[in-house]
Parts: sequence; structure tokens; C-alpha cells
Amino acid sequence: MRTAYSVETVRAAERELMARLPEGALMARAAAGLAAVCAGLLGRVYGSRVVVLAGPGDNGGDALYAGARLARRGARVTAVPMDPQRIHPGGLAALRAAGGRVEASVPRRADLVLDGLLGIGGRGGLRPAAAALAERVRADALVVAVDLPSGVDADTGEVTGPAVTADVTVTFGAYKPGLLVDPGASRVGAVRLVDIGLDLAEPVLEALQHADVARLLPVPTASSDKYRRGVVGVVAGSEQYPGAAVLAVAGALRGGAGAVRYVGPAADAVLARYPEVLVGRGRVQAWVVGPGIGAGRAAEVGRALADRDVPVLVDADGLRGLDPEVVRGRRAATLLTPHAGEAAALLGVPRESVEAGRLAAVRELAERYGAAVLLKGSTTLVAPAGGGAVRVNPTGTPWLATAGSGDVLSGLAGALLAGGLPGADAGSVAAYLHGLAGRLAADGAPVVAQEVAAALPAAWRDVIS
Ligand SMILES: NC(=O)C1=CN([C@@H]2O[C@H](COP(=O)(O)OP(=O)(O)OC[C@H]3O[C@@H](n4cnc5c(N)ncnc54)[C@H](O)[C@@H]3O)[C@@H](O)[C@H]2O)[C@@H](O)CC1
Ligand SMILES: Nc1ncnc2c1ncn2[C@@H]1O[C@H](COP(=O)(O)OP(=O)(O)O)[C@@H](O)[C@H]1O
Ligand SMILES: [K+]
Repeated sequence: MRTAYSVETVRAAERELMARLPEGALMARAAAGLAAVCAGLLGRVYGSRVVVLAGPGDNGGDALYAGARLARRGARVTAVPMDPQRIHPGGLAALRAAGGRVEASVPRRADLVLDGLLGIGGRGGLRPAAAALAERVRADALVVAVDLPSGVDADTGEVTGPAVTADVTVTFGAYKPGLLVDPGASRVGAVRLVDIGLDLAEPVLEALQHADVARLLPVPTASSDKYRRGVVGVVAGSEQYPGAAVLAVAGALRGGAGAVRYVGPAADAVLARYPEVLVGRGRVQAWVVGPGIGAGRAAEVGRALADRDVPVLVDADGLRGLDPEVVRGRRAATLLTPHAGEAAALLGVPRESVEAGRLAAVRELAERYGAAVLLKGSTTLVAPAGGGAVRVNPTGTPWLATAGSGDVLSGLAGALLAGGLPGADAGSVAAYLHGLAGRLAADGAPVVAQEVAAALPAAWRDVIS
């Protein structure tokens, strides 16, 4: 499991460690790690041109001390302060002692630019003086963000104004949520974690890895039969969107359901593609309701939710007007799987505000509905029902933004619910496999939803191998 920690947690761990270490030791560790990564990126340090954008706080300090280390190895290092009156004094002295220079404007030539403007103390987007410096960085220079790209909110990934886009981010002690959640995540480039010895409390965000998914996947045993493996009931599709039924069923079958029961008006289309499917109501271990059902089917959604002891996944049209009290009153898991537009409708806010503040939106929905919530999109997030760490999905590809791929995801997550996984596990494991299948099927070229479903077994094998 990869974990990310809030600024508050990082600062508390830093205080605790600093109390036991000589002054400056922690910053020296950070700077040493940073300089080592830069040296590796430069290949040849001697004679290289390095620019340090130095903000007013400790982030600038890290960058200046790292600059000093590179200068001692023969790099030509120029620091450009964001505010000449406020620059880390120790870092500045170290850089000068190592032969580095200070200039008021960004030099025209640079092999590598260290973005030490703002770290975890940054609030909001870059203010004009900082933004002007960042803008003057030449496009062909390698940009290395110190701790995080300046202008990205460390706790949320929000970017509310100008911000740096890095090629590499060297982060200290722990991943911060803003490095893993869009829009911030799109600005970090490759992330390198430098261990500075922090002893951290609870993470606020976590990302499953192959081994975690392998451990969670339900696998049939000698005593399994199709009912014990889990029957998934799929209420999906309509005359207008019969394909949604086929794709949700495909996801459920490929997700390891013992059997799939289809309920709705697209049975002919479903059976033509999947003769394995049972048609009509009956006992199930989980319901998937909503993909492609269109408007006016609230009664069917209500019927599934009323079965309080059976896990239910609600997606797409099923989410329209969903009543928080009904969902809160359920005993078994409920998993809601909105995209940003559906989440915005449930929250009564514009879509853009969900996209800009994905973590806050998914947490708010989980809290309001007392349910696990999977928010789809460029970084899929899954919040558990009872609060606690949100899961961010590390797999996936923008090629998955194709009609029907969400229907496959619903069926897949439904199969995992039927297999006994709790809501947030079912959602995050499904997103992981779906994202991996998307990558395998796309392989850099356009992909259609059926191919994503067809690649699920390969994704599954990849995870357990
Ligand atoms: N906390 C830790 O565990 C460690 C922190 N270290 C470094 O210290 C950094 C945090 O340092 P600080 O707390 O001094 O904070 P920062 O250096 O991130 O920034 C704080 C300063 O920036 C100004 N500022 C805030 N938002 C701004 C904006 N939007 N535009 C322009 N100026 C803005 C503030 O007025 C404040 O003076 C970390 O990111 C990391 O680089 C490392 O040295 C090692 C350990
Ligand atoms: N920019 C993106 N990058 C990666 N994945 C994306 C992106 N946009 C959408 N997706 C994924 O594509 C799928 C689309 O689902 P959804 O929006 O429900 O579409 P549909 O209703 O057509 O199936 C989701 O799994 C979502 O996370
Ligand atoms: K920075």
C-alpha cells in the first residue's frame, strides 16, 4: 500500500523528530536527498547550469542547501529569490559559501531548475511575484519540484491559480495527497520519495498496489459453488441504451461472479452476447442498479435499496434524486459510483467544483450518504462509508474516457461486492483492475468498453502473478 499523509501529520512528525536531532539535521537530510536526485538527472554535475527558485520559507531553504551541494560538485548555481527580503538565511549563506550566485531575474540558460518557491506551507496558487518567476523558466529546462510543485495544495491537490508543472518531484518524508490527486497529480511528473526518518501517524490517502489487490481478490475454493461465489443482480439498460446492460453484465461476469441475473428490458441483447446469464428476479448476493436505465426508473432503484441486507451498487441514472436517508438506513454495503457530473448533481454544486476539489467532494458524499463512494475520473477516488483514508486509484489511462467503460466498472465492482468485499474494497479493487485492463487493452491506442471487459482476465492474472 502506498500511503499519503496530511500536512498536519507531516508537521507533527517533523516536530517530534526535530526535538531529538541537532538543529538543521532534517533540512540537511532533505537537501542531501534532493541534490542526489538532481545529480542523477544531470548525469554530469560539473559545469551544469542550475537555477534555484527560492521562496521565503523552508522549501526555499531545502532548495538552496541542495544548490550548495551541487555547486560544491562544480555546478554553476544561480539562486533567484521570490522576495529578496525574505530568503532562508542559512541556505543562502551555504550557497554563497559554495560559490553560488544570487540574481534578481531568471537566467536565460539552465539545465535544471529547482522549484523551491513553496512547499507544504503554500496557500492558494502562486501570487504574482512567484508566478512571474515560474513563468520565466524555459520550457527545455528540467524542472524539479522541491517537496511538491509550488501552487499545488499539498492536502487536496487543488490548484487555484498559477502553479509549477514539474518533470520530477522530490518529496520528503511522505507522499502528500496533492501529489496523487488531480489536478495537482498532473503537475508532479515522476515522484521520488526521500526518506528523512519521519515516524508518521495515520494516512489520509492510500493507493493499492498489486500485492494488496491480490490479497483482496475473492478466489473460489474447493467448497465453492456458483451461489457461494456470489450471484450479481444487474438492473441496467433500457430500450434506448441496451448496450449498458451488456457491458455491465460483461464486467460482472469477468469480475468473478458465480452467476449473473439480469433484470430489465434488454434481456435479448444480453442473452445474445452472454447465454450464461439468468433472466429475471431471484436471490442475489449483490445488486448493480442504474447503468443506462434512463429516467423514471426510481422505483427499481428503491426496490434494490429496500433489500437492506444485500449489498447494492448504484451508478449513473440510478443516482438521480437518491435519498440519503434511504441509503443511511441500510445494513449491507452501499457503493455509489458517480462521475463528476453525477457527483455535482448529488451535491448541488457545479461540475467544475467537483473536478477542482475531488477529495472534498468524495468525502462529503460518503459522509452525507453513509455509503462508500467511488468518484470516477482522471484520478478515481474511493471514500469508505465510515470516514478514514480515501483510496486513490493508481492505474488507468485517459483512454478509459470512452462510452460504456463506466458500465463495465459497475458490473465488475458488483461482482466483488457479491464476492463478499466491503464497499470501499470492492470499489477500489474494481477501479484498479479496470484501470489495468484499460491500459492493457489500449496499449497507447483508442479502446472501446467491450475490449476493457475482455482484458479483465489479463489484468487479474497480472495482479496475482
Ligand atoms: N515539515 C517537514 O517535515 C519538513 C519540511 N521541509 C521543508 O519545509 C517546507 C515547508 O516550509 P515552510 O513551512 O517554511 O513553508 P513554505 O516554504 O512552503 O512556504 C511558506 C511561505 O510562503 C508564503 N506563501 C504561502 N502561500 C503563498 C503563495 N500562494 N504565494 C506566495 N507566497 C506564499 C508564506 O507567507 C510563507 O512565508 C516543506 O515543504 C519542505 O520543503 C524539509 O526541510 C524537511 C522536513
Ligand atoms: N481523464 C481520464 N483519465 C482516466 N480515466 C478516466 C478519465 N475520464 C474518465 N475516466 C474513466 O473512464 C470511465 C468512464 O466512466 P463513465 O463516466 O461512467 O462513462 P460511461 O457512463 O460512458 O460508462 C471511468 O472508469 C472513469 O474513471
Ligand atoms: K516547491
